[in-house]
Amino acid sequence: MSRSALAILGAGGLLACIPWLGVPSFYESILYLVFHWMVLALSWNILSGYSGYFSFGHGAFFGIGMYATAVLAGKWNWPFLATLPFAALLPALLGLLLGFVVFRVKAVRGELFALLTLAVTFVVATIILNTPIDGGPGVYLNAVEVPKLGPSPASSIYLLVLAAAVATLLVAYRVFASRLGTGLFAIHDDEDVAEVMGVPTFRYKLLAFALSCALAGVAGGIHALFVQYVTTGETFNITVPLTVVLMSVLGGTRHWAGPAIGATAITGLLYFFTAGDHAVAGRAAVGAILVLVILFMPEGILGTLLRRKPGRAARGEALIPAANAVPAAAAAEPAPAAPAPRRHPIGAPLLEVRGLSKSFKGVQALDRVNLQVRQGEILGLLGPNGSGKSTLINVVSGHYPLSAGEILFDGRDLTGAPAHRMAHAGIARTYQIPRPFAHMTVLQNVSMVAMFGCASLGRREAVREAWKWLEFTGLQARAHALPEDLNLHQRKFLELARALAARPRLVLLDEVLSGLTPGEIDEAIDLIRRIRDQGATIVFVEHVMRAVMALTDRIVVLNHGKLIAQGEAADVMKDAEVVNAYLGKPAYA
Ligand SMILES: Nc1ncnc2c1ncn2[C@@H]1O[C@H](COP(=O)(O)OP(=O)(O)OP(=O)(O)O)[C@@H](O)[C@H]1O
Repeated sequence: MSRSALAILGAGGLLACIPWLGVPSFYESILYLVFHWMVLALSWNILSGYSGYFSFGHGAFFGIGMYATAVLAGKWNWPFLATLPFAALLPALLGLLLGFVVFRVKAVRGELFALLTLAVTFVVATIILNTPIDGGPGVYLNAVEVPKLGPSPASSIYLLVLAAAVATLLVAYRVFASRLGTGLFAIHDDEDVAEVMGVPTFRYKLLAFALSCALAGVAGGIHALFVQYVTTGETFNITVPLTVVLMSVLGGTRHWAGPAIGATAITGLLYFFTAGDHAVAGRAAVGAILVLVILFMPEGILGTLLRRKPGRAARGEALIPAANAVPAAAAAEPAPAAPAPRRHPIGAPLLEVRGLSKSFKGVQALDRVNLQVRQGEILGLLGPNGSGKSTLINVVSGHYPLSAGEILFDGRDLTGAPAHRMAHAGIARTYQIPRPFAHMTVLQNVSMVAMFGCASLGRREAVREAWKWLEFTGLQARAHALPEDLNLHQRKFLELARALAARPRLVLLDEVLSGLTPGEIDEAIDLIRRIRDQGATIVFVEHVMRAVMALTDRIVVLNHGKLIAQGEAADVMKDAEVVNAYLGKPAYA
């Protein structure tokens, strides 16, 4: 068991002793509120903080949990503890249903998702209010027997919420430190790229949403017992979503413990500033403090503290915890094979596209392209601007769905497969304009691809693999930098390192040389040659002719989305149609 999990359990054990220490029950009530908000904020953060899908519907899921317990225990006389599984299950099912529809639609990201989840809260409230679930007068729970966990009913409810807080902290930590957490953080930074790098984004978002809703429902179930009287007006108002967002942002959404710190701080502040005779002034003071903290600590309290701390956490390394353990081991590992005098024989077709078409609202970017890429070859993909080269890479890597045609990879039909399946099958790519995950370090960017790509490595192994490719691309000194601190050359090489760390069978390189200086181009040509010499199959989109001539085995030329020529470079360059459409004058004749 990890140190964090032990610390959570240890703290939970100590706090569980409070009811037997003779502390006035008033303090138990305050602690109840701290842990109640902790469960809500932590559960919200699992989807919204980690993946960036800000939900304003947490009140709905919390409220469904509340009403599940209120109806089952208050109206139907079920024992309280028997209601809790339903308080978790019902909101989780609603979350799954909602996610199943919404997470498929690209347009519903960002603020639209927030508004949609807020709307769900009002729909749920209206249904509950106008059906026998509530019907108007609210539901009483004063006859419900409180399970005897502590010396008094109040202390038993305190112990219940403490158990829920400990469980939620453990879940938040486990998700954070798992593949699921890494995938969610990648979704947060760039969902489309995450999918192309092998993250099953739809499944991960659904899982995170269901977990988040279930935990909110448990908090609702316990809260119904605490308040003893449940009404729709008190339950489904904007307070819950606003408070949990504020708590999580204040504590720090990019760390599993951030929302717990935010919940403790805000509940504590509200109590100390509003308990006396000047409640209104106190609330204003709390508001002012929150505004100041958020202005000066945009990463939240925990995010700011960790960044100030030298070492691993400061570099955000907590996202991939094993990372720091590895440099020494990686240094001991041999770098990928040095340039060998080529070559692996060119083999059978690895990729075959048949009749591939892609249109964008009237623009025919690809028009019935037929193409084969053979095992071990470098295929140059050429053509004038706008001829469809990047679109071909985008379609073959699953970044865009195709409009018509077939994609066969190593004999498997991948037509219409989601991008993460393309990645698992062994297709990796770079982006013409680098698209690194902005909040991950260079090392994390590369190791997450080793985890999710074709290699599908475990966390430690993935970090070792990442060091290997950082060394290969000369980026090891920048391993702990954020992508924004790299120059274009380094960002392009980061794209390469990422693609290679997937251990792909086919690498699609989209203009890796564009924007580089002549010296950097020479370096990149050498690098690609070394990749080829290891037996990789490469499709290489490039305008830099000396690189095309130096590296490619065959070339294919596109024009207006159509394949107009293919063959050995020297022959194709003399083709009249290619000269006319692309070169303007014969080249390399
Ligand atoms: N997402 C998109 N939406 C609409 N049109 C697009 C989109 N992506 C590409 N296109 C259009 O498809 C055609 C092919 O574009 P593509 O980027 O594939 O060309 P390219 O050969 O890679 O060009 P370049 O060498 O300039 O990168 C262009 O007309 C382009 O405007």
